[in-house]
Order: sequence, then structure tokens, then C-alpha cells
Amino acid sequence: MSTDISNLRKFVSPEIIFGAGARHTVANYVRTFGARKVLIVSDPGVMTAGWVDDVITSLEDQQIPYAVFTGVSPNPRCEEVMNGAQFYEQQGCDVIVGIGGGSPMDCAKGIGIVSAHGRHILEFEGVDTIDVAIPPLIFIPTTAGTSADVSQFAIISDQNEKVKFSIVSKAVVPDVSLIDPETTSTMDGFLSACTGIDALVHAIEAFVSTGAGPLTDMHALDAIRLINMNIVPLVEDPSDMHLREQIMLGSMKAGLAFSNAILGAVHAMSHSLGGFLDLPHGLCNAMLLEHVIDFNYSEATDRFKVVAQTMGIDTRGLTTSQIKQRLMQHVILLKADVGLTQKLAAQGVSLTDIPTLSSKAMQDPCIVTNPRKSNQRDVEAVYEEAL
Ligand SMILES: NC(=O)c1ccc[n+]([C@@H]2O[C@H](COP(=O)([O-])OP(=O)(O)OC[C@H]3O[C@@H](n4cnc5c(N)ncnc54)[C@H](O)[C@@H]3O)[C@@H](O)[C@H]2O)c1
Ligand SMILES: [Fe+2]
Repeated sequence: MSTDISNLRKFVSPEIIFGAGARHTVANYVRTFGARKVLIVSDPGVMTAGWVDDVITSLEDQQIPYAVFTGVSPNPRCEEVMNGAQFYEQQGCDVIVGIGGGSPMDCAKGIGIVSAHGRHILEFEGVDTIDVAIPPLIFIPTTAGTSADVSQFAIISDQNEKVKFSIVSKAVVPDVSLIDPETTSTMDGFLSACTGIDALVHAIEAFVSTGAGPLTDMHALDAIRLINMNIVPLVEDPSDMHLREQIMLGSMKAGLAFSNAILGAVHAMSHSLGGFLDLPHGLCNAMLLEHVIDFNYSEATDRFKVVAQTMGIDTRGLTTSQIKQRLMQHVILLKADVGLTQKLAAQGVSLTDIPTLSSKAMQDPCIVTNPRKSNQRDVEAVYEEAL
């Protein structure tokens, strides 16, 4: 009997511990890897918020040696990965705990890759480029957005080329993800909005991706429902821990979906934009979302109809074109309600930048699973709409 391998689907995920207080169990998980010394990777903002101290307390309670690396900026850079890998070697570490948003977690993945291979991080751009086992990774996300703690992506910024590049591999799925909604309580409204919209984009792009399937769809739809329902109330009342938990759950489900179904043009274009202007990742996605939906809609009408219904739009009696308009309008209003009304031009993008931005977006792996095949001119037109 022959098997058509194009019909096969795989699903990867870390061991996940979800719930308030999960971060305090970090030393127990470190122990299971027999760690000699732990490298904690974080950034100054997360350090100031106090979350790194909780990791240190947990490790000290069990007399586990550690070193702390916080030289990571938003949109983590190649040099930061290389510095972190050098520090990891100097300190004789053998397990990595990443605590923070997507930036420290991606930098931690990069440190693991570089220390295992002894080569520059730039050499690992692309899909399945990792051929040596990397050190155990235990992650604690402090934003409810990127889900780098469950994903097989690492996104690093190359400031020589002014572009962010993707490393996609099962090897960068962490071993353990301690998802603790309490860590998101110190995010301000803008960060909560940017990261929440990033998670929503993950879920929508995963659901309409050409890599979508039965193993990812339920996570994507649950994520859309949870984020759509709770993100505006959360930004209005950032202290509501129940809402924080719902958005964290939505983010995790979006992460499981996109890690396995991959993403689409919003992320391809957003990586290009974020590398070019060093803007917050969620903001880049927000500025592009409805314009990419507009471009993609005709190639995935049935799927977008389900997205619209999941966001509470009553599609009965509506034509395809009316559903599309209602969905785009809903997305614009949702973004406005969380304070994200920015346009590309005001962020520093000019018409003459668009060919370069587009050619870089065309090289991003996320463009491959976009539901509508796109050429460079298509991508340019979408950037122009978003100006
Ligand atoms: N690997 C993946 O699967 C994946 C997916 C999407 C995005 N990303 C990447 O993740 C990065 C963005 O990550 P992000 O949006 O989580 O933000 P971030 O990690 O860049 O953090 C942004 C700022 O928020 C601060 N911060 C983080 N958590 C905080 C908290 N709980 N309280 C107070 N301040 C806090 C940080 O100190 C930092 O100054 C981008 O580089 C993006 O490309 C990766
Ligand atoms: Fe993202």
C-alpha cells in the first residue's frame, strides 16, 4: 500500500505547565535535566518587573548554580545571540532558562543553536538547518503574544542587512514551557495590545495557512474566540487576572496552531518591516492585518467565513463580499478599541522603501504558506495600501 505523504500532518509541542504560579516550579524542571549550571536569559525590562528574581529564588532554594544574561533588546540582534553564546561557554552552563517576551526567548534559542554548533547564528537562517542537539530549553513567557515558548520559530534581527530572519526547526521547540499568566500583570496597555494582536494574527494566519489541518484548526479557532472576546476588556482593565489568563490561554493556543500550520504574508511582511525600522512586532502585524485579509480573501473564502463567525459576525444572508467587508471592519474596530490605529507612513515608511521591504518579505519562509500565491508586485501593493 502506498502512502501519499502530502496528506500527512505532524504536531510538535513542548511539555506545557499552564496556570498562575507555574514559574515557581522552574527549579524542579531544571533538575530533571541534571543541570550543572543554568544560563538565565532575559532583558532589562523583565528584570525590572521582578520576574527574573522569581527564577533566581527558585534555583537558589534548590542550590542550583546559575548565571544571568540580560543583554537582549526588543527584536533581538545577531550580536546579542553571539555575546550570549560566548557567556554561556565562559560560565560552563548546560541548561538555558529563557524568561521574557519573544525577544529574550528567541535570543535564548539562538544561544542554544550557536553553543551547540560553534558557528555564527546567520548560518542557520531557513528551515531545518539545525543538525546538532541544542541544550535543554525551559521557557517562561512574560507577554501573551509571541508564544515563542511553544513554537518552532526563532526570529533574529540582522542589523547589517536591516532585516529579521527566521529559523524554523523542531529543534527550537523548548523542552518545557511554564506559562504563568501572573507574569503578564506588569505589561502596560500598549504592550498588552501589541502582543494580543500578534497572537490574534498568529491564529488567523494559521487557520487560513496552506499548512492548516485538523491538528491545528481547533487551536486556531479557540485562540481567535478567546482573544476576540477578551482583548478589549483587558486593555480597559489591565488588572483583571481572569482576563489575563484568558488572553494567555488564547496566545498559547495560537502558538500551537501557528507553530505547526506556519503563518502567512502578515508575518513575512512584518518581519521585513520590523528589521527595517526596529518597530514592535505586534504593531507591525496590526498595521498590515486588514490589508493582507483583503488580498487573501478570494483564495480562502470558506475559511475566512469561519474566522468571521468565530469573531461573532452573523454571516447569515450575507454575500461573500459583504462578509469580507464585515470582517475587515471588525478587525479595524478591534484594533482601534485597543489603541492601535497607526499607519506605516507615520512610522517612517516611505513609498521608495517599499520595493526593498517587499523583496525581503518574499524571502521569508512565512510567505510560502500564505493562502494566496503572491509575487513581489502583490506584496508591494499591500504595503502601499497600509501606508
Ligand atoms: N519565535 C516565535 O515564534 C515568535 C513569534 C512571534 C514573534 N516573535 C518575535 O518576538 C519579538 C517580540 O516579542 P514580544 O512582543 O513578546 O516583546 P519583547 O520580548 O520584544 O518585549 C518588548 C518589551 O516589553 C518588555 N516586557 C516583556 N514582558 C514584560 C512584562 N511582563 N512586564 C513589563 N514589561 C515587559 C520587555 O522588557 C521589552 O522592553 C519579536 O522579535 C518577534 O519577531 C517570535
Ligand atoms: Fe508574531
